[in-house]
Amino acid sequence: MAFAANVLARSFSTSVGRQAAIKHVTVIGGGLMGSGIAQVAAQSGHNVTMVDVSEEVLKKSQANIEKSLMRVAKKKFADKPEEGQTFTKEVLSRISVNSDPAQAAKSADLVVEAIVENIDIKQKLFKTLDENAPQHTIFASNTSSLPIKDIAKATQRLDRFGGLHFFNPVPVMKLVEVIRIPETSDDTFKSLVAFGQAVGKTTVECKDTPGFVVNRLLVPYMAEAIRMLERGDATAKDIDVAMKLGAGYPMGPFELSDYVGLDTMKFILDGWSENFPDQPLFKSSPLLDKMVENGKLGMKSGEGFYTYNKK
Ligand SMILES: CCCCCCCCCCCCCC(=O)CC(=O)SCCNC(=O)CCNC(=O)[C@H](O)C(C)(C)COP(=O)(O)OP(=O)(O)OC[C@H]1O[C@@H](n2cnc3c(N)ncnc32)[C@H](O)[C@@H]1OP(=O)(O)O
Ligand SMILES: NC(=O)C1=CN([C@@H]2O[C@H](COP(=O)(O)OP(=O)(O)OC[C@H]3O[C@@H](n4cnc5c(N)ncnc54)[C@H](O)[C@@H]3O)[C@@H](O)[C@H]2O)C=CC1
Repeated sequence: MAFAANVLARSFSTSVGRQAAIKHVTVIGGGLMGSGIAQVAAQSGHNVTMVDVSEEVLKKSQANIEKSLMRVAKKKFADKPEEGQTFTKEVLSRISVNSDPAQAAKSADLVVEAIVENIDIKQKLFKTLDENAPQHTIFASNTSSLPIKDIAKATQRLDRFGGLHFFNPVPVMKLVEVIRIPETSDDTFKSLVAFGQAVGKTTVECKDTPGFVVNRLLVPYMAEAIRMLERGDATAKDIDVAMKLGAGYPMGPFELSDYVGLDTMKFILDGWSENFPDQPLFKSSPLLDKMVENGKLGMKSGEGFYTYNKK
């Protein structure tokens, strides 16, 4: 038995031997996804720097992380509330905030980018990160829909670049898609998979194809939902009820849109309409455009397809 355990331990250390140990994670973008990624990384013992251009966002995100940790602690330490409080404090103490990506990159073993879904802004950020991060630092993007290769080309480290696509809400959703481009080294890929597993997620390997796995199927479904609404086939409420009760989905497409953020949805749909110019399903949506123009961004702004109490 002891022999078998030793062999297992040795073969594990051999298989991960040349991978960089990821201890310090810098998460760029402190919004919906970045704050969730920062939380699960800190929860699993990593030191985390969370970066955003907006100090206000950073403050709000720290408060949201604390609330989310309290929900986790309530379950994890149901009978021991003091231990739950200690857990929350300890996790929070591992997260520091910064508004300067260049400075925050200097101490990172892994940078996970979760900023707005815009290729020019992402490329500009990665160029700066590449100029400032140590040689060994691995870069990953959490993009929903942009090709990883287009983001990576702003850097000189294609072998240390990949995609880590988390799902919203990050503390709850159990999947991470790990995306490799042809240049991603095996060591980098293994490090990204190991990181996904270390933060408690199941990982699946994806090629750098539009939408990877989940969004390749989810985007057409969501796009068809908005076309149904635009055609007046059914109300948003009825479509949501139908998909929840008829297909067993936890949220209907319009509840999910409000949850994801309508600005992010618009970025994704507009990107797909450029990628698939002959596909009418992905043409930009006048309804979505109007809602975003009017600041109706879903839960984060207090109004989208539904209205919410602003916290
Ligand atoms: C129509 C527009 C068309 C435009 C076209 C463009 C299309 C583009 C689409 C692509 C979008 C791409 C986004 C992306 O890249 C990928 C994604 O992330 S897709 C989103 C995936 N997520 C989902 O599908 C979420 C589905 N919803 C759910 O699973 C549940 O509703 C949810 C867990 C969110 C809430 O559950 P609910 O039961 O309703 O509420 P509770 O409050 O009771 O929570 C349940 C359970 O979970 C715990 N919990 C919830 N949130 C958190 C949190 N933030 N932190 C910690 N814990 C949390 C809560 O405590 C409960 O735990 P219990 O143990 O059950 O008490
Ligand atoms: N919302 C969702 O459900 C999901 C989104 N994604 C992807 O994750 C990324 C982030 O999405 P969200 O968190 O929803 O967006 P968000 O809008 O909540 O947060 C984005 C944050 O990035 C910040 N930011 C913008 N430019 C920056 C820069 N140059 N440097 C530092 N911070 C900057 C903004 O201030 C904002 O706080 C996008 O690529 C999106 O496609 C992936 C999975 C799910």
